Amino acid sequence: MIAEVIVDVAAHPIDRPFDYAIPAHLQVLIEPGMRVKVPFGNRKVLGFITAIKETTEFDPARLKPIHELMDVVPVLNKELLEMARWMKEKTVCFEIDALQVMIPSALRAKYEKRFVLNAPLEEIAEPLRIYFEKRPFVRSQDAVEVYGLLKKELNRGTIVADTDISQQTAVKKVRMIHIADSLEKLDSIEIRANAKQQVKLMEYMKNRVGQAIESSHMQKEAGVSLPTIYGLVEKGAAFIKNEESYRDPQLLTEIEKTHSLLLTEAQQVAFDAVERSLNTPKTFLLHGITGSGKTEIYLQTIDQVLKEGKEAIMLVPEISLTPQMTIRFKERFGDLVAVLHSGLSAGEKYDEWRKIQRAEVKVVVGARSAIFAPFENLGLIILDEEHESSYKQDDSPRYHARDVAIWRSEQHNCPVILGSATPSLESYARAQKGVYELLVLEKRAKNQPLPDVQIVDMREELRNGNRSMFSVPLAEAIRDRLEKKEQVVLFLNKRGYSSFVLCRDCGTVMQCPNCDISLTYHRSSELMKCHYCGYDEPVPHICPECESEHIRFFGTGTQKVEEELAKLVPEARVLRMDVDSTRNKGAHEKILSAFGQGKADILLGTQMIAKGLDFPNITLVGVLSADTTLHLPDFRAAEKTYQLLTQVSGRAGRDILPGEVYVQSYTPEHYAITLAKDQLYEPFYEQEMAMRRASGYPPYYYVVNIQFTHEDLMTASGYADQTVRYLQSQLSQSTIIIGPSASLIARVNNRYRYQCLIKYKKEPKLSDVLQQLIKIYRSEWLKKGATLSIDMNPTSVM
Ligand SMILES: Nc1ncnc2c1ncn2[C@@H]1O[C@H](COP(=O)(O)OP(=O)(O)OP(=O)(O)O)[C@@H](O)[C@H]1O
Ligand SMILES: [Zn+2]
Repeated sequence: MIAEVIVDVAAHPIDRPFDYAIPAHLQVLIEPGMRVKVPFGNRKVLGFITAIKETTEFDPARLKPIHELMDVVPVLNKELLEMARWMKEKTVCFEIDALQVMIPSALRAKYEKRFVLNAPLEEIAEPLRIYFEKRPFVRSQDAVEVYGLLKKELNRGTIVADTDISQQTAVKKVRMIHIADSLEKLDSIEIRANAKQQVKLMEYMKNRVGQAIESSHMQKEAGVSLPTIYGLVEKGAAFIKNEESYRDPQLLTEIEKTHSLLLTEAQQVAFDAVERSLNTPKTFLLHGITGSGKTEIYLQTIDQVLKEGKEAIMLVPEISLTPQMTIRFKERFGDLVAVLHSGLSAGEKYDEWRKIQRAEVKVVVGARSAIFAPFENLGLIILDEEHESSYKQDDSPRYHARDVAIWRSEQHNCPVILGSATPSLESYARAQKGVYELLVLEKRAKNQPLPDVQIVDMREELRNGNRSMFSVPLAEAIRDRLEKKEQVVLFLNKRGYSSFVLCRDCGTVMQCPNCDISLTYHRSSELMKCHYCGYDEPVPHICPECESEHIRFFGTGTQKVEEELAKLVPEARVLRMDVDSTRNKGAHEKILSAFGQGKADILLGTQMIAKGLDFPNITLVGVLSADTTLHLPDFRAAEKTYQLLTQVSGRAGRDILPGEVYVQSYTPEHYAITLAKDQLYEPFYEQEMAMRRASGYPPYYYVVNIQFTHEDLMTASGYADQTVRYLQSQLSQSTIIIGPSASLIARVNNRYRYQCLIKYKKEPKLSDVLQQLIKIYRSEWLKKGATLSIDMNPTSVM
């Protein structure tokens, strides 16, 4: 028998499975979807079995055998194996990348360099022999002191260098103490009266006859040490067994079971539509304004799916949303929920994944990659905030979770719900065309009015002599809420905008020496840092160019706002939520739950706080600067700004208390801002579609972004040039090719970046042409130090 194996080798010009012989002892065990260790060149690498067959086009006698089987149960089922081939086509990635992204990182291979015996042990020099006596290999990191000797043996050929998969088990084992199952047995054990600890433990055990208790729990509960437990084990009071266990990502909040709410009329209409199609591969776009009760619809449709004995995937955009969402799901479905997001450790993720694989849970709530949950019997897939760009992975495989969801819905004959208050233009256009079914929630669930949004013209403020980052009306509103003991959310639109250092005499801005981008000032560490390559240096006190002392910070970071806020309202309790304050595990959740419990008056944050917050006491939202996303050189700039403003505004007045929003802007007349004021999605959609049509961008055209990087500027631009010419010769007349041009950030980590853009409506040859391009790259340009990335339907083209 022969196995087709996709190997974990990055830089091979050909992307196809390799044939390996299956050794006799593995023949009954082996199945497609299992991981194997296989020889490849002088290395041993991880591979995925994609098929098992009887014949091969190669000489069967010369096939290398599979070295080792790494799974007893396949980690990928038939559906996922097929999906990998589909993803390879669709996103122009390597099949191995697609396979790897579907499994938890704990199951991906980690490699180590080692030296392996290649001759009888006696031929090895004496001091080295003891290393090889224990194991047939020596890890290079374990052999630093004998490196010289190893080198000599290597030259003699008695040992060879090798790369192998390091054996790590991701399964957590715990020590379980199984207490004897009869009281008589325990009674018969003799303990000296002065062995106080043992007496105490025996008392404890007698109250728990026949139970199995984790040793650390037992130590804590009984108040004894491990040797005491061992002592009684020796006497036969219990036995020890190491057992597999799940890590338990603790939630800070108490989970109390909740029940379905009585749906509003509009919710009911949407619910019924989905329920009718529960066994149909159909995509719904649920367009519901903020606070309209979309989540309740998710919960109830999932409940319906569970009643039919099927499973559901609930995707949410990113970790900020997950704690609150998770809690709402756990409250409804209890232990049937697994959670997968980037805030978990690799081990925790692996545990959640196994619960799914073993069908111990029925619902997964998670970020993008949860779309690969290995459920066998899917009944529903939901993407909340479907317009979010985090659903698109920005390195290979560059898949969009929405596409994967729709693909899976076809395999499982189940519906997909895309939910959003501000759908992406692509999705809304599809709903207009009838490709998706549109469901609408026009009112808030508790009938609360939408918050009253005021746009503040910051140019006017400046003319009136207000140089602070808080406009007069916003500052007044903040003071007012503090008096009323209501809560405030302040949002700093930070993308592409951060604190930099500028010399007021010569105009020098501190730049990263490796990248074409300015350095960002970090107050906590007093360092200037590059957000692209990680370079840092101390904050200068005089200008490095002209030695002037008039060098100072510009721009507005959250820390700066916090300082200003302290001047404005010194009595206010402020919580800050940004990349810096949420670096530690569980920090998001801590900040949010503190705010929810009223432990602060003001929550100040970046993009992270724009979505999902549902706290009744928030009655004021301030957007400090609406413009920063608006002026990015990207076709989605207006769309992003509209979405962001709508989302943040939606945090106010979600309960009984009415909400008010102030949006500060230097371009208050822009349609993305004026239309977000009253959440007028339709008019925004119309106007933005007209812009897209005029400029030839999605959804009117499809876009592919191709980027080259190289240490040498001319080489990078040369490859991009060649590519453009190649594309022009191959693709149809109606297709537009833009570029090559330097990327917005033209140099990162000392590598120059060039890109070109393909815009097309119909291009049947595209896939073949791009595959051909990859082949050229892999066989020629890669060796010369270039990187190539192809991004189909990019979320941005910067
Ligand atoms: N049928 C209902 N009856 C009473 N309250 C409801 C109902 N549906 C939802 N709610 C409540 O209304 C509030 C808003 O609902 P939910 O969070 O589901 O809205 P959403 O559309 O998901 O919001 P967003 O997109 O703004 O995050 C919540 O506090 C929720 O408990
Ligand atoms: Zn840099």
